[in-house]
Amino acid sequence: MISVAEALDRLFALVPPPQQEEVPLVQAHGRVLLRPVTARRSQPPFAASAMDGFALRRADASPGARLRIIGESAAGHRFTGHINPGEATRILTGAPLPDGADAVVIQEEVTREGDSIVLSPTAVAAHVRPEGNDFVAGATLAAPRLLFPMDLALIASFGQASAVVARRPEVAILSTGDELVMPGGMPSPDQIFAANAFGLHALLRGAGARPRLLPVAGDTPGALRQALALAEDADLIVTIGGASVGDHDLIAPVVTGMGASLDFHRVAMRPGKPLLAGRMPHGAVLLGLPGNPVSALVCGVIFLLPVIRAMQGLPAAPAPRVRRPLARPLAAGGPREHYMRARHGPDGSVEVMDRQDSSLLTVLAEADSLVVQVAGARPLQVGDMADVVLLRGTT
Ligand SMILES: Nc1nc2c(c(=O)[nH]1)N[C@H]1C(S)=C(S)[C@@H](COP(=O)(O)OP(=O)(O)OC[C@H]3O[C@@H](n4cnc5c(N)ncnc54)[C@H](O)[C@@H]3O)O[C@H]1N2
Ligand code: MOO
Repeated sequence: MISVAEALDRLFALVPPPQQEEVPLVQAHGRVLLRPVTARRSQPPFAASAMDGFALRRADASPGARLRIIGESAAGHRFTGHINPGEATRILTGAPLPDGADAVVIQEEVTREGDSIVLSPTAVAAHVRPEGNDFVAGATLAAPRLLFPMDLALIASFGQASAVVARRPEVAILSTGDELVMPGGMPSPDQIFAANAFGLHALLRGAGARPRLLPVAGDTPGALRQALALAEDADLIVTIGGASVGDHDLIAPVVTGMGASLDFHRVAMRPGKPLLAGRMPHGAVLLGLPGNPVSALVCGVIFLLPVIRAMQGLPAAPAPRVRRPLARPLAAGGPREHYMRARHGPDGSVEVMDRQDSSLLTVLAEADSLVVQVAGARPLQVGDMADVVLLRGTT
């Protein structure tokens, strides 16, 4: 059995380089920028007023000074004349500073008298945003970069209407097992509802992929082959179940029979031991998840999400971790790296939940994190720090 870190490295090695497409900015949120974006001009493109008030020469701004108003500079409509000593213009926030002016006094600090203003004793001549204060023409936003809402505002401010991003990976999800019926369907007494694909679909969507659910395949080689044939165009095929050693666990023999090359099968982790990965003959990456619901979804967070990020050109990196104090003692680690369902308390410490069986979706849905315990770890006390993968707010 290989380690989690090695399995992840081997998966990253299967990932092909991302393909580019150009999308309008309103479609770019959550996509990975692949080509740096360049500012078409400086922002602001001129020295601009930061306040509503009066533009003047700083040398004229002595307390009680009287200045003659010779015009107005508004946002979008600059004053085209020149300000000479003893003169000022009305100026509004965002407007270009008139030639000759180098400062602004806010309107609260002047008294208007006909076509003149008189500066108050406390008037401050300032409030100018120099040309290029935010960025200068030619400034770049580097790639690769996952685009957040604030980035889109910045790219728009650069004057660019579109961005070159990674094509969304097409992911086919195949639930396998004679016991599975889709939610909403009518299970026989021996059947259960197919659950895992729905959590995985949402995880994939959140990470920028385009997932689709294939019809549930029964536990026969023919049914599996037929379902997998529907996914030949996918970049990634995720199978669920049938990965272990039981008589009906057919994924590995079926895909190798179809010409797939298996890269690994079984990982020293808990849950998730029967995980397998390889490449289908037509090029799709294959990730075979264990059927137990918690196993499938934990592998979704630990393997699938990092792979989807790498497929879009982001650096190949494991699921991010944080450090948290433990709310309860933790017994020594077993032979497999353990991803334990856990929950934050009000004091920010994490409590590993009592029931860790890999079939328990109620526990997983209550958990907000996974405490990671390496194989053979020493026991930990209350307050000791542990590695934690957050399950909420990141996907
Ligand atoms: N003798 C051994 N038995 C098992 C081993 C082992 O090493 N030796 N490993 C166990 C571990 S660990 C896991 S995890 C499971 C995984 O087995 P499979 O990947 O072959 O999964 P299935 O047998 O098909 O299903 C397991 C379990 O999960 C339910 N299931 C499957 N798919 C779904 C789905 N889409 N939605 C909801 N529930 C699903 C299925 O009904 C089973 O209850 O093997 C252990 N056995
Ligand atoms: O590894 Mo299994 O995924 O422990 O339940």
